[in-house]
Amino acid sequence: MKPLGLLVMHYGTPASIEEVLPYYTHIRRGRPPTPEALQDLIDRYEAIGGPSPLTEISRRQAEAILAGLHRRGVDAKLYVGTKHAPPFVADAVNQMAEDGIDHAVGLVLAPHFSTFSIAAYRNYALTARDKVRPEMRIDIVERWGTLPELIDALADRVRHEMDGWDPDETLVIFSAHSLPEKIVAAGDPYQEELLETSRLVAERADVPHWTFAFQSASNTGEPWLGPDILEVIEENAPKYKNIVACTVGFVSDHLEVLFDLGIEARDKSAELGLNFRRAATINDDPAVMDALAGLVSQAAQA
Ligand SMILES: CC1=C(CCC(=O)O)c2cc3nc(cc4[nH]c(cc5[nH]c(cc1n2)c(C)c5CCC(=O)O)c(CCC(=O)O)c4C)C(CCC(=O)O)=C3C
Ligand SMILES: [Fe+2]
Repeated sequence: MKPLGLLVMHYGTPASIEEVLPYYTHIRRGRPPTPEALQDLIDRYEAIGGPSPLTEISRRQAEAILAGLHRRGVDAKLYVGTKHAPPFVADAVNQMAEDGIDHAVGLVLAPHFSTFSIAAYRNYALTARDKVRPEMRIDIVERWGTLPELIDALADRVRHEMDGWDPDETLVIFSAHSLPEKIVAAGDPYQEELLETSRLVAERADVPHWTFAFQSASNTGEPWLGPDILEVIEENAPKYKNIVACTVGFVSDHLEVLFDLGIEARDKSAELGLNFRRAATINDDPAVMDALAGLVSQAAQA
C-alpha cells in the first residue's frame, strides 16, 4: 500500500528580496506591478526584517500535522505546495503523481472557506491532478474555523494579552484578510465563517467588548470588504484605553501579521493614545496541529 499523501498548502512568500518581483507578478496573474508598488512591498518586507518566516513556519506546521498522523497509525507522506511561490501546489501534486500516490488529503493553512482562498487552492490541486494522474483521489479539508482546539488556543492568547487590563476599558479586534466586496453578492461564506470564529473565541475568553475588522486590503480599484482595522481603531479610540488585536484568519507570523498588525495597527493605536497588544499567532501550536491531523485522518476515511 502506498502512503496517504498529506498535501499541505499555503500562500507562499518570496525566498529573498530578489524574488519579490516574480512573486508579486504571480499574485497579479502575470501582470508585473508598477515600480512604486514593488518598492512599497519590498519596504514592508524590509520593515519586518527581510523575507517572511511564512515558509519555515508552514513547514513546521506541516511536519507537526504529519507527526500527528503517524501517532494515529496513518502511514502518510508529506507534500507542501503554495499558491504564489515555488514549490507551487501543482509541483507538489506532480510529485505525488510521480511517487505513485493513490490517495491524498489536501489541507490549507487558512481556516475559512472562500472562493478566493480554499476554493482556489482546491482548483490548483485538482487541475494539476487531472493532468498528471486523474485516478489519484484528493480529498480537501474545506474549513476548520470552528475546530475546538483552534478556538481554545485563540481564546488563551487573547486572555493572556488582557492580563492586567480592565476588560471594560479594552476592545478586542478580531481580524482577517479582506477580499473584494463582490464575493458577498456571490454568496461566499467567508465573512460569516470569520464572524463565527470570532464569536466563539470571544465567548470562550469571556471578552465583554469585541468587534471584527478586515485588514490588508489591496488597492485594485474595486471595493474591498470593510471596515478596515485602522478605521475601527480610530472610531473606537474615544471609548477605550486598550486594544488587543487577534487575527482569526491567519495562522502564522508573516507579512500581514507582522507588518499590518504588529507595526501599522500598533502605530495607529499609539498615535491615538491607546495601549496596543497583539495576540500571538497559532504557528505550530501542538494542540491545534494535532487536531488538524485528526481532521486529515477523518477526511481520509470519509
Ligand atoms: C484570502 C487571502 C489570504 C488568506 C488565506 C491564505 O492564506 O491563503 C491571503 C494571505 C496572504 N497574502 C499574502 C501576501 C500578499 N497578498 C497580496 C494580495 C492579495 N491577497 C489576497 C487574498 C488573500 N491573501 C488577494 C485577493 C490579493 C489581491 C490579488 C490581486 O491583486 O488581485 C499581496 C500583493 C500586495 C498587496 O496587496 O499587499 C501580497 C504580498 C501572504 C504572505 C505574506 C508573506 O509573505 O509573509 C499571505 C499569507
Ligand atoms: Fe494576500
